[in-house]
Parts: sequence; structure tokens; C-alpha cells
Amino acid sequence: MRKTKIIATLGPASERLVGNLSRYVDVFRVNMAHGTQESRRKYVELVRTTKAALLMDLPGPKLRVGDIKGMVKLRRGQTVVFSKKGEGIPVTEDLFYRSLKEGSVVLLADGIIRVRVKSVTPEEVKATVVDGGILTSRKGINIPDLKTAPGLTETDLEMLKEANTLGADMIGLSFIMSPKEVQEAKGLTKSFIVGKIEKKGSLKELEGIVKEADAIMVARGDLGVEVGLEMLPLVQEKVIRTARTYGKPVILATQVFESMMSSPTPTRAEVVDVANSIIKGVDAIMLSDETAIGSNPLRAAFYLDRTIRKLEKVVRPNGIRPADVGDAIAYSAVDAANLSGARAIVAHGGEGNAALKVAKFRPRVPIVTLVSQGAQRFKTVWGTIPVQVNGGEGDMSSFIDSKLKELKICRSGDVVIIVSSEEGTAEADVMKIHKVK
Ligand SMILES: Nc1ncnc2c1ncn2[C@@H]1O[C@H](COP(=O)(O)OP(=O)(O)O)[C@@H](O)[C@H]1O
Ligand SMILES: C=C(OP(=O)(O)O)C(=O)O
Repeated sequence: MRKTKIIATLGPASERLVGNLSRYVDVFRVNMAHGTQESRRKYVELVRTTKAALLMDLPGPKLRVGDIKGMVKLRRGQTVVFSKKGEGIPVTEDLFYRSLKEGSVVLLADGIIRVRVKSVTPEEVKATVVDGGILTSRKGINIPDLKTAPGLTETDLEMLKEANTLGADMIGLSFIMSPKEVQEAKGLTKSFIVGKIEKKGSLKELEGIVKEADAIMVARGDLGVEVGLEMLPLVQEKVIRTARTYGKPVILATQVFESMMSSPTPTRAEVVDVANSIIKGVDAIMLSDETAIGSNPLRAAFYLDRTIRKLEKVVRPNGIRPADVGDAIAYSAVDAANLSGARAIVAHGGEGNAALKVAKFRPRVPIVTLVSQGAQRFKTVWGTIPVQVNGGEGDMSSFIDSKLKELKICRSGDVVIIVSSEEGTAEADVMKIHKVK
């Protein structure tokens, strides 16, 4: 079983491949910054024909260029015009025109293109291209150090309703600055909230965001532009370490197998990045452009699945020390599984918290996670196999025995460790060494 989960972003290149992609993918991501209500609904229907979970990613206060026919090639030294209504590259947000002055630097398409502003009016910006490249519709605009208003935007609030109606298992919050946005979203949905770390400013509030969110994403596309590429390795390391310390699932995103947009195999550097991420202990790895607009989405997902499977045979995630009594049972369960040659750890109770606690200590065996609500939300958690229970299972131990046999994890006579939250605490409080009948 592959322990590190795979998330794939849907887009024009993959909409007809959802069934095939689901052989390699645990979670599909629909980026709500793109498409229409109708196209997103179609994507969700496609995801629902598979067993994969659904992550709907809200756009957040991100500036983007508008619709461009085909593409625009920007060359070094050329003058480029951005305009609200007239000729040029369309940008509708006032914030863009308000935030710039002569000499400001603007980055486009995750920093690939760089321009320096020559003049600004409330409706038009003229700039010189410093680093050229190809620009297509709805690509992101980064203005370094731009301060955005706190809280969820009106568009995010509308889209959060849309995501609820479409039954998203997880909702991504883009460009958050503090735990406040996470709290606000949690009051409006039962879905898991994935806090995307992609603003320099959000790093000051990292611990608070990690504590509040259900999962964290290292959104390296924008984060790389915000902190500068040279700082990205350190920042990535800090985000992963903080999430793991608090036992929160952490997703590594962007340019994972970027070269596979056009090439049949990943580069050495990309495979080494995946290996390092497994060692650092990320829960999930996400494909973006590779599956949304790449030339061979299926091959990118196949290669990531294969790379992780092969690597997991030879590398293990770094260990985490237990922090307090809340960790005690889960930590002991992992020890007990090693000592007893158990085939699995079964975690139930605490609305999945028992499983999260066990996952924190990265056991060698699968974590069968019994949850009464929203089992799909756990598809992003390292090493888990979520199973939905409804309270009508009767004798829990015989239910567990038959489930483990059905999942082909155990045979009669095998040992498993069962961890549960029987005292109703948020964490696991009971551990049992159980022989499957
Ligand atoms: N739902 C969609 N509909 C149409 N195109 C999409 C969709 N999702 C993604 N794309 C395309 O795939 C690209 C990569 O996806 P992603 O990394 O999620 O977007 P971005 O980097 O723009 O935030 C996008 O820039 C866009 O061109
Ligand atoms: C995942 C990211 O965000 P998005 O694709 O939504 O811009 C990123 O910036 O790395």
C-alpha cells in the first residue's frame, strides 16, 4: 500500500481521464479560480464516479489576468499594457492599479514573467518586460509584499457555498494571512479546511494557522514568488515541521513533476524532491499543471504513484517525538505494532482524531480509520485507509475482523492494534492488542 497520498488537479487536459487517473489518485482538486459553475459541477460529477475524495480550492484574494485569446508572448525589453477596459492584457481588479507605482515590479504566472512598471493611471498600467515568457488566461499576478484585506473575500464566501452544495470533502483556503480566515470558514462548513501557506505574512502566524486548520498545504507556486526561490527550501521545511509537530496533514504542492508537462519522464531533480519530501514526512503530494493542462496527465500520475511506491520501500519518514499525554496511546500503539508484528492499526473515535494521532508517528503498517462522518476527508492523511461507519455495525470487534479481511489486510490469527477514544476525549485513550478471528 502506498502511504503518501496523491492529489491531482483537474483541468481541460484531464477531464476525460478521471476514471483512469483514479487508479493513481486519492484526491481530485478542483481549482475554483477557473472555469464556470457549470464546468465545476461537471468536474465534481466526474469525481463522484470514482472512489477519490474531492478538494475544492477557493481562489482567495489573488490577482489574476483576465481572459486572453490563445496566448501572449512577452519578450524582454518590450512594453506591455495592462488595462481595465481598453486594449492590452485585461486586469479588472482596482487593487492592481491602486497598488502600483513607477518602478514597481510585477510577477506573472508564478513568477516566470517579470515586468517593471513605467506608468500608472486608475485604468491602465504600462510596463517593460524584464523576463519574458508566455502568458495565458487567468494566470496569477504577484505584487511582492502586497497587503490584502483580512478575512474571506465575497467571492470566497459565495464559492464556499457552492463547494458545500457540491459536497466537497475538503475546502482549500488560498492566500490566508492568519487563523481568522480558517475559523471563519470552519463556521460555514463541515468539510476539512486546508490552509494554503503561500503568503510571506502568513508565516508569522504559521503556528496559529496550523492549530486551527484541518490540513496545511505548502503552496510553492505563490510561496516561491513571495519569499524568493532561494528561501523556499527553508520555508517549506518549517511548514512541514510545524504541521507534523501538531499532527496535521501536510500537502506538498506545485512543480512536483513540472517537466512532465511535456516530457515522458520526470527529471532527476524532481524525483529527488519527491524522495526528500517522503523523508520529511509529507502526507500528500499534489499535481497541478501536470494533470490540469499537461500533455500527458495519466503518465504524470502513473509516474508519481510509481516513484512514491518504489521510494517507500527504501526510505522512511523522519520520526516525531511524542509531545504530551495526548500522544501517549498513539505512540505506544506504533511501538506495539512493531513488537507484535501487527498487520494494521485500527483507529476509531474522536471523529478521526485517534487516526490523526497514530498517523503522526508514521507506523509501518496501514492505519484503518473508522469514522462516523466524512470518512473521505481522511484520504489526504498519510497511511490511512478511511472506512465509514454508521453506528449500526453491532459488535465492533467482529466488524473490524471482517472489514480487515475484506480489505485483504489480515487473515484469521493475525494481530492488529486497535486504538480508540472511549472516554470521549479528543485523542486516543484506549489501546488493545487484538487477534483477528
Ligand atoms: N477548472 C479549470 N478549468 C479550466 N482550466 C483550469 C481549471 N483548473 C486549472 N486549470 C488550468 O490549469 C492551470 C494549472 O492549475 P492550477 O495550478 O490549479 O492553477 P493556478 O496556478 O492558475 O492557480 C491553470 O492556470 C489553468 O490554466
Ligand atoms: C497550489 C498553489 O496555489 P494555486 O494553484 O491555487 O494558485 C500554489 O500557489 O502553489
